[in-house]
Amino acid sequence: MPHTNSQYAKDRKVSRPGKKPAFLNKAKSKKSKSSTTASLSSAKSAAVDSAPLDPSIPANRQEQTALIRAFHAIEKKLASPGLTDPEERKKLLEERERLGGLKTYQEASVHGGDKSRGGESSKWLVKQIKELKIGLDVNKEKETKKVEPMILEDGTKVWPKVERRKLRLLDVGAIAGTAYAGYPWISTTSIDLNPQAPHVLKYNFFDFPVPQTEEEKFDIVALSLVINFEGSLVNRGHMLLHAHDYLLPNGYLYIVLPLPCLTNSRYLSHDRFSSILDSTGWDVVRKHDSAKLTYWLVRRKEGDGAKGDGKVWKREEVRSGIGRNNFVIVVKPGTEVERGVANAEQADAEQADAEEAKEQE
Ligand SMILES: C[S@@+](CC[C@H](N)C(=O)[O-])C[C@H]1O[C@@H](n2cnc3c(N)ncnc32)[C@H](O)[C@@H]1O
Repeated sequence: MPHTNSQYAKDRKVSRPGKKPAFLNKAKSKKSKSSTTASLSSAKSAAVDSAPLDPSIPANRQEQTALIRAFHAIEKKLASPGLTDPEERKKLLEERERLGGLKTYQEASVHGGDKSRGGESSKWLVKQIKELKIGLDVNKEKETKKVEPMILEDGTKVWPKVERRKLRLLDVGAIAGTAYAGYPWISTTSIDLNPQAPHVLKYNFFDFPVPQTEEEKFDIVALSLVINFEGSLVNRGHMLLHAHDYLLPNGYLYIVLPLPCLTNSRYLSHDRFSSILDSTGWDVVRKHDSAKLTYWLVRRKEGDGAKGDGKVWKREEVRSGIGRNNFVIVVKPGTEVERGVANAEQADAEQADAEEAKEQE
């Protein structure tokens, strides 16, 4: 199942023109919620025109933003338990197709990793891996083992080649699986709900087979801009718990979130996120905030805390005031993963608030 994707490094350079992702673009002027709605409805009205929109990513920044918002709105409605009318569902699916389908949305997200925002989120992780020498302990073990030469008839000694083990990384939400393509010493297994390249496996993280042996386990699980993509608030917490199953005892979880999820949420701050991580069995090793994103590298706790303390984390206000977003991670250990039951109304409001907060930054 694991594979390295270094052969895709070339494609990656070709397929990543210097475009900034719409969702990271700074708005020139402060936009009100009504203008947000206006751009959404203009994208939507374009969507219901009889002719399909060009499925390529729009060059214009405002159009990109409107497109991404329209996709978000449609996805949330489709996931709503309140959506029982088959006609309404059909209409939403048609709207999504006319906007170019999920593929177009993901292509827009793929462009999020380009040079204009300082490289993909993989860049920060790779720096930490090198500094912390992650994965090298396994190699060290091998290297200290006594290696005996084979002695040929003529007395020549032939030394066996000691293979260095590659660092094993599970990239969840990998889209086109390009993030770690430029690092041949990393063996990346890439999964996505909607893969955009043949080497990316089509899997929901929650259904991806759990490795049974140490050899199959990973050094790192990456959830870069995936937790905030998850519509179910409880599943966001489940992602933190579920990641343990794929990792070696000292394995790492890498999380990237849009910065406003922690700096401008009513329900989450850096401190509370740290506490949630601690409670779900993770020690924070490194963290960093860029202008738009927050990066966290956390390691599995040892001993009793290895899979968390079982505490429930509900929505609790950590800061008040207007102009906040509602991003939250709910943790309910021992409960089932939610399937297609996102609270669309809540998630819609949260999304709109988060978008607005991003634009105001
Ligand atoms: C915003 S993109 C992030 C892409 C990339 N990781 C990055 O950092 O730019 C989120 C991706 O996560 C995928 N995704 C969301 N939930 C997932 C899940 N439960 N299992 C697998 N992929 C998931 C989506 O399909 C989408 O392609």
